[in-house]
Amino acid sequence: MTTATAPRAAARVVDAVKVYGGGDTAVRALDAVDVSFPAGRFTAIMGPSGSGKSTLMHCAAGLDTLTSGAAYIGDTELGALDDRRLTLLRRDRVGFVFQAFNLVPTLTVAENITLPLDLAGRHGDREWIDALIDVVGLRDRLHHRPSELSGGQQQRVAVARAFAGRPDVVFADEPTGNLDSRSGAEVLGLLGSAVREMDRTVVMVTHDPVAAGHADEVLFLADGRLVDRMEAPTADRVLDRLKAFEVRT
Ligand SMILES: Nc1ncnc2c1ncn2[C@@H]1O[C@H](COP(=O)(O)OP(=O)(O)OP(=O)(O)O)[C@@H](O)[C@H]1O
Repeated sequence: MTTATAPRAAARVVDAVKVYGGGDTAVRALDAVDVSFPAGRFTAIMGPSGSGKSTLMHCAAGLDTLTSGAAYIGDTELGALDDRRLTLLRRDRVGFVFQAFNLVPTLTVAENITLPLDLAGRHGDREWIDALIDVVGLRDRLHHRPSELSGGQQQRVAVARAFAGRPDVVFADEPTGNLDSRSGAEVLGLLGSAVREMDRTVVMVTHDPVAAGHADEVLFLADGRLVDRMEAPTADRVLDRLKAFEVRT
Protein backbone atom coordinates (compact mmCIF):
# COMPACT_ATOMS: atom_id res chain seq x y z
CA MET A 1 0.00 0.00 0.00
CA THR A 2 1.33 3.44 -0.79
CA THR A 3 0.80 6.36 1.50
CA ALA A 4 0.57 9.86 0.11
CA THR A 5 3.22 12.04 1.70
CA ALA A 6 3.35 15.82 1.79
CA PRO A 7 5.98 17.27 -0.58
CA ARG A 8 9.28 18.00 1.16
CA ALA A 9 9.50 21.58 2.41
CA ALA A 10 12.57 23.48 1.23
CA ALA A 11 11.71 26.13 3.82
CA ARG A 12 8.87 26.64 6.31
CA VAL A 13 7.76 28.67 9.27
CA VAL A 14 5.67 27.26 12.11
CA ASP A 15 3.47 29.47 14.31
CA ALA A 16 5.62 32.41 13.26
CA VAL A 17 5.16 35.61 15.23
CA LYS A 18 7.16 38.77 14.64
CA VAL A 19 6.58 41.83 16.79
CA TYR A 20 8.46 45.05 16.09
CA GLY A 21 8.87 47.50 18.97
CA GLY A 22 7.03 47.28 22.26
CA GLY A 23 4.36 48.88 24.41
CA ASP A 24 1.71 50.99 22.71
CA THR A 25 3.66 51.18 19.45
CA ALA A 26 4.27 47.42 19.03
CA VAL A 27 3.51 46.13 15.53
CA ARG A 28 2.57 42.48 15.06
CA ALA A 29 4.03 42.02 11.56
CA LEU A 30 3.50 38.23 11.58
CA ASP A 31 0.66 36.79 13.60
CA ALA A 32 0.87 33.00 13.99
CA VAL A 33 1.75 32.15 10.39
CA ASP A 34 2.23 28.52 9.28
CA VAL A 35 3.65 28.28 5.78
CA SER A 36 5.54 25.59 3.95
CA PHE A 37 7.45 26.27 0.73
CA PRO A 38 7.58 22.92 -1.08
CA ALA A 39 10.79 21.86 -2.80
CA GLY A 40 10.67 22.09 -6.57
CA ARG A 41 7.95 24.74 -6.58
CA PHE A 42 7.67 28.45 -7.39
CA THR A 43 5.70 30.20 -4.64
CA ALA A 44 4.71 33.87 -4.72
CA ILE A 45 3.78 35.90 -1.64
CA MET A 46 1.34 38.77 -2.19
CA GLY A 47 -0.65 41.16 -0.02
CA PRO A 48 -1.20 44.84 0.63
CA SER A 49 1.63 47.12 1.71
CA GLY A 50 2.47 46.43 5.36
CA SER A 51 0.86 42.96 5.36
CA GLY A 52 4.11 41.28 6.40
CA LYS A 53 5.47 39.91 3.10
CA SER A 54 9.04 41.12 3.55
CA THR A 55 9.02 40.16 7.22
CA LEU A 56 7.92 36.62 6.33
CA MET A 57 10.58 36.33 3.66
CA HIS A 58 13.34 37.74 5.86
CA CYS A 59 12.47 35.46 8.78
CA ALA A 60 12.13 32.38 6.54
CA ALA A 61 15.51 33.15 4.93
CA GLY A 62 17.39 33.73 8.18
CA LEU A 63 17.89 37.46 7.51
CA ASP A 64 15.78 38.32 10.56
CA THR A 65 14.66 36.41 13.66
CA LEU A 66 11.16 35.52 14.82
CA THR A 67 9.75 36.77 18.12
CA SER A 68 8.28 33.29 18.64
CA GLY A 69 7.66 30.19 16.54
CA ALA A 70 10.23 28.49 14.34
CA ALA A 71 11.73 28.86 10.86
CA TYR A 72 13.40 25.99 9.02
CA ILE A 73 15.55 25.63 5.92
CA GLY A 74 15.10 21.95 5.11
CA ASP A 75 15.28 20.29 8.52
CA THR A 76 17.54 22.92 10.06
CA GLU A 77 15.84 25.16 12.60
CA LEU A 78 17.28 28.65 12.18
CA GLY A 79 16.65 29.71 15.79
CA ALA A 80 18.97 26.94 16.99
CA LEU A 81 21.97 28.35 15.06
CA ASP A 82 24.51 30.83 16.40
CA ASP A 83 25.41 33.83 14.19
CA ARG A 84 28.32 32.07 12.51
CA ARG A 85 26.30 28.99 11.58
CA LEU A 86 23.43 31.15 10.38
CA THR A 87 25.80 33.12 8.14
CA LEU A 88 27.17 29.87 6.70
CA LEU A 89 23.67 28.50 6.15
CA ARG A 90 22.62 31.66 4.29
CA ARG A 91 25.75 31.50 2.17
CA ASP A 92 25.62 27.79 1.36
CA ARG A 93 21.94 26.85 1.32
CA VAL A 94 20.00 29.98 0.40
CA GLY A 95 20.11 32.20 -2.69
CA PHE A 96 18.83 35.77 -2.91
CA VAL A 97 17.60 38.01 -5.71
CA PHE A 98 16.85 41.60 -4.69
CA GLN A 99 15.00 44.40 -6.45
CA ALA A 100 18.23 46.45 -6.63
CA PHE A 101 20.32 43.63 -8.24
CA ASN A 102 23.11 44.04 -5.58
CA LEU A 103 25.96 43.07 -7.89
CA VAL A 104 29.55 43.97 -7.03
CA PRO A 105 30.44 46.80 -9.48
CA THR A 106 34.18 46.06 -9.61
CA LEU A 107 33.72 42.40 -10.53
CA THR A 108 32.93 40.99 -13.97
CA VAL A 109 29.73 39.12 -14.73
CA ALA A 110 31.55 35.78 -14.41
CA GLU A 111 33.07 36.81 -11.07
CA ASN A 112 29.73 38.03 -9.74
CA ILE A 113 28.07 34.74 -10.64
CA THR A 114 30.64 32.62 -8.81
CA LEU A 115 31.14 35.05 -5.89
CA PRO A 116 29.16 33.05 -3.29
CA LEU A 117 31.10 29.91 -4.25
CA ASP A 118 34.43 31.73 -4.20
CA LEU A 119 33.67 33.17 -0.75
CA ALA A 120 32.87 29.66 0.44
CA GLY A 121 36.07 28.28 -1.08
CA ARG A 122 33.93 25.97 -3.19
CA HIS A 123 34.79 25.30 -6.80
CA GLY A 124 31.18 24.63 -7.63
CA ASP A 125 30.05 22.44 -10.41
CA ARG A 126 31.51 23.85 -13.65
CA GLU A 127 28.90 22.14 -15.83
CA TRP A 128 26.08 23.54 -13.71
CA ILE A 129 27.49 27.08 -13.84
CA ASP A 130 28.03 26.76 -17.58
CA ALA A 131 24.43 25.63 -18.02
CA LEU A 132 23.23 28.56 -15.90
CA ILE A 133 25.20 31.05 -17.99
CA ASP A 134 23.48 29.73 -21.10
CA VAL A 135 20.05 29.72 -19.47
CA VAL A 136 20.38 33.37 -18.48
CA GLY A 137 21.85 34.22 -21.90
CA LEU A 138 25.02 35.96 -20.69
CA ARG A 139 27.74 33.95 -22.40
CA ASP A 140 28.86 36.95 -24.50
CA ARG A 141 28.85 39.31 -21.50
CA LEU A 142 30.95 37.30 -19.05
CA HIS A 143 33.84 39.79 -18.97
CA HIS A 144 31.69 42.92 -18.74
CA ARG A 145 31.13 44.87 -15.52
CA PRO A 146 27.59 45.41 -14.22
CA SER A 147 27.65 49.11 -15.25
CA GLU A 148 28.02 47.96 -18.88
CA LEU A 149 24.78 45.95 -18.72
CA SER A 150 21.10 46.86 -18.91
CA GLY A 151 18.95 46.47 -15.80
CA GLY A 152 17.44 43.27 -17.18
CA GLN A 153 20.87 41.82 -17.89
CA GLN A 154 22.07 42.77 -14.39
CA GLN A 155 19.12 40.99 -12.84
CA ARG A 156 19.85 37.93 -14.97
CA VAL A 157 23.38 37.93 -13.48
CA ALA A 158 21.81 38.11 -10.02
CA VAL A 159 19.56 35.16 -10.88
CA ALA A 160 22.54 33.08 -12.06
CA ARG A 161 24.45 34.03 -8.89
CA ALA A 162 21.51 33.01 -6.70
CA PHE A 163 21.39 29.52 -8.23
CA ALA A 164 25.16 29.01 -8.65
CA GLY A 165 25.64 27.01 -5.46
CA ARG A 166 22.47 24.94 -5.98
CA PRO A 167 20.89 26.31 -2.79
CA ASP A 168 17.89 24.62 -1.14
CA VAL A 169 15.81 27.69 -1.93
CA VAL A 170 16.10 31.05 -3.71
CA PHE A 171 14.23 33.99 -2.17
CA ALA A 172 13.42 36.81 -4.58
CA ASP A 173 12.24 40.15 -3.18
CA GLU A 174 10.38 42.14 -5.87
CA PRO A 175 12.84 40.88 -8.51
CA THR A 176 11.08 42.77 -11.31
CA GLY A 177 10.46 45.99 -9.35
CA ASN A 178 13.19 47.91 -11.20
CA LEU A 179 12.62 46.42 -14.64
CA ASP A 180 10.48 47.29 -17.66
CA SER A 181 7.80 44.74 -18.45
CA ARG A 182 9.79 42.93 -21.14
CA SER A 183 12.94 42.50 -19.00
CA GLY A 184 10.73 41.61 -16.06
CA ALA A 185 9.03 38.87 -18.07
CA GLU A 186 12.46 37.46 -19.03
CA VAL A 187 13.58 37.32 -15.40
CA LEU A 188 10.31 35.70 -14.33
CA GLY A 189 10.65 33.20 -17.17
CA LEU A 190 14.13 32.33 -15.88
CA LEU A 191 12.89 31.81 -12.33
CA GLY A 192 10.11 29.59 -13.68
CA SER A 193 12.54 27.58 -15.86
CA ALA A 194 14.90 27.10 -12.92
CA VAL A 195 12.03 25.53 -10.97
CA ARG A 196 10.45 23.47 -13.75
CA GLU A 197 13.48 22.44 -15.77
CA MET A 198 16.27 22.47 -13.18
CA ASP A 199 14.28 21.29 -10.15
CA ARG A 200 14.99 24.41 -8.08
CA THR A 201 12.80 26.08 -5.43
CA VAL A 202 11.82 29.76 -5.56
CA VAL A 203 9.92 31.96 -3.10
CA MET A 204 9.12 35.43 -4.46
CA VAL A 205 7.59 38.49 -2.81
CA THR A 206 5.80 40.70 -5.33
CA HIS A 207 3.19 43.42 -5.70
CA ASP A 208 2.68 42.58 -9.34
CA PRO A 209 -0.14 40.19 -10.37
CA VAL A 210 1.66 39.54 -13.67
CA ALA A 211 4.76 38.39 -11.75
CA ALA A 212 2.65 36.27 -9.40
CA GLY A 213 1.04 34.66 -12.47
CA HIS A 214 4.39 32.97 -13.21
CA ALA A 215 4.31 31.08 -9.90
CA ASP A 216 2.85 27.61 -9.17
CA GLU A 217 1.02 28.96 -6.14
CA VAL A 218 0.31 32.38 -4.63
CA LEU A 219 -0.02 32.95 -0.87
CA PHE A 220 -1.97 36.02 0.20
CA LEU A 221 -1.09 37.82 3.42
CA ALA A 222 -3.16 40.51 5.20
CA ASP A 223 -2.36 42.06 8.58
CA GLY A 224 0.38 39.53 9.27
CA ARG A 225 -1.83 36.51 8.62
CA LEU A 226 -2.06 34.02 5.78
CA VAL A 227 -5.56 34.67 4.45
CA ASP A 228 -5.74 32.79 1.16
CA ARG A 229 -3.82 30.76 -1.38
CA MET A 230 -4.24 30.13 -5.12
CA GLU A 231 -2.92 27.21 -7.16
CA ALA A 232 -1.99 27.67 -10.83
CA PRO A 233 -2.54 31.43 -10.72
CA THR A 234 -3.00 33.72 -13.70
CA ALA A 235 -2.47 37.48 -13.56
CA ASP A 236 -6.22 38.08 -14.07
CA ARG A 237 -7.29 35.71 -11.29
CA VAL A 238 -4.71 37.21 -8.91
CA LEU A 239 -5.92 40.72 -9.74
CA ASP A 240 -9.54 39.68 -9.10
CA ARG A 241 -8.57 38.16 -5.76
CA LEU A 242 -6.71 41.31 -4.71
CA LYS A 243 -9.73 43.44 -5.68
CA ALA A 244 -11.96 41.19 -3.57
CA PHE A 245 -9.71 41.83 -0.54
CA GLU A 246 -9.96 45.57 -1.11
CA VAL A 247 -13.76 45.42 -1.21
CA ARG A 248 -13.82 43.40 2.02
CA THR A 249 -11.50 45.68 3.99
N1 LIG B 1 12.14 47.32 11.33
C1 LIG B 1 10.86 47.59 11.63
N2 LIG B 1 10.52 48.27 12.73
C2 LIG B 1 9.22 48.51 13.02
N3 LIG B 1 8.18 48.11 12.26
C3 LIG B 1 8.47 47.44 11.14
C4 LIG B 1 9.81 47.14 10.75
N4 LIG B 1 9.77 46.45 9.58
C5 LIG B 1 8.47 46.33 9.25
N5 LIG B 1 7.69 46.91 10.17
C6 LIG B 1 6.21 46.95 10.17
O1 LIG B 1 5.74 45.62 10.10
C7 LIG B 1 4.61 45.53 9.22
C8 LIG B 1 4.91 44.57 8.08
O2 LIG B 1 5.95 45.14 7.28
P1 LIG B 1 6.53 44.41 5.98
O3 LIG B 1 7.65 45.28 5.46
O4 LIG B 1 6.82 43.00 6.28
O5 LIG B 1 5.27 44.47 5.00
P2 LIG B 1 5.22 44.26 3.41
O6 LIG B 1 3.96 43.50 3.15
O7 LIG B 1 6.48 43.67 2.93
O8 LIG B 1 5.05 45.75 2.91
P3 LIG B 1 5.49 46.43 1.52
O9 LIG B 1 4.64 45.78 0.47
O10 LIG B 1 5.12 47.88 1.70
O11 LIG B 1 6.96 46.21 1.34
C9 LIG B 1 4.33 46.96 8.78
O12 LIG B 1 3.33 47.49 9.63
C10 LIG B 1 5.65 47.66 8.96
O13 LIG B 1 5.47 49.03 9.22
